[in-house]
Amino acid sequence: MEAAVEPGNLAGVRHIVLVLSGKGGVGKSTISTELALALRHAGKKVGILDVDLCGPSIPRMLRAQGRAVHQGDSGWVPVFVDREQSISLMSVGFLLEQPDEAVVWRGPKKNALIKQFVSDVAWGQLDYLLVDTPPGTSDEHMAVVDALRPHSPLGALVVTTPQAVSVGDVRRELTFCRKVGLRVIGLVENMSGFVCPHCSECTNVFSKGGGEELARHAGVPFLGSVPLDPELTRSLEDGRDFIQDFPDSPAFPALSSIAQKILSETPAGLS
Ligand SMILES: Nc1ncnc2c1ncn2[C@@H]1O[C@H](COP(=O)(O)OP(=O)(O)OP(=O)(O)O)[C@@H](O)[C@H]1O
Ligand code: SF4
Repeated sequence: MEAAVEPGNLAGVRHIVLVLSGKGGVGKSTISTELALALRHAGKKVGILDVDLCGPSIPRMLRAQGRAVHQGDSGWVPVFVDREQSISLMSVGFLLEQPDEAVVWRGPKKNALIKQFVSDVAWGQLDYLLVDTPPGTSDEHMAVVDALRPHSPLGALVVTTPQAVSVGDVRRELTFCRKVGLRVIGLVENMSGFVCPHCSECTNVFSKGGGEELARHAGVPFLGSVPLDPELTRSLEDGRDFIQDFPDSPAFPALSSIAQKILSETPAGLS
């Protein structure tokens, strides 16, 4: 097991939430981004650490692509994505020359970068630090968990889709959490049904409800189902604030309710 880093720059962080998924493309970065926005609208200060070295997409989703991070006196200074400076972001994407480039470093170099990300970013005071991890359960996940473990309370949010439940990816993710002693704050089922924009009828493109049943079976809280929502896709592509701009869209109530449940599962914020 790798040596843990000193608390230093994480000392002012109240809660750390690792966002995990069994496989890519299930909406982990989407959920991280929307939760950050929802928590911000609930008056919280939020940081996002994007260690998805395979495809760092959060800078694009928050319209922060191309922004520069620089070294301050106490470490890397994250990018503030809003005028009020309520959301700060550190992403491996800021260090790549081309925004769509994938990091192809081998294990030890990746793990060293992750450790540096955890120890060297000057987050200041935060209610929540959301950590967007790569898909699956790899050495990189162990590096993140080992580096963050001294900074409790640390918990995991597991994102899945109805199909992933049936192929067992999410079960492996829950087993990983159990093995490394990570508290599961809850499970979210994403892309769960399509709400027709004309008649609001919900069509379950894939089977629905598996996530909830799995959560019950695994003894972890089920936080909610987020439907496939074209307005959410568009808002992410344009880097807009979905929570502020689309309160009538199908995914809004689910995302707001998940944020509320996270707030009640992790009390004692800064504000
Ligand atoms: N509920 C949803 N409704 C509509 N579009 C969605 C929804 N969730 C995610 N998407 C879209 O699906 C795509 C994949 O989402 P995202 O990048 O968040 O997945 P991911 O799990 O982080 O992938 P990876 O781990 O491979 O980076 C994105 O284009 C996003 O806009
Ligand atoms: S759900 Fe109803 S309104 Fe929507 S496309 Fe189908 S038939 Fe038309």
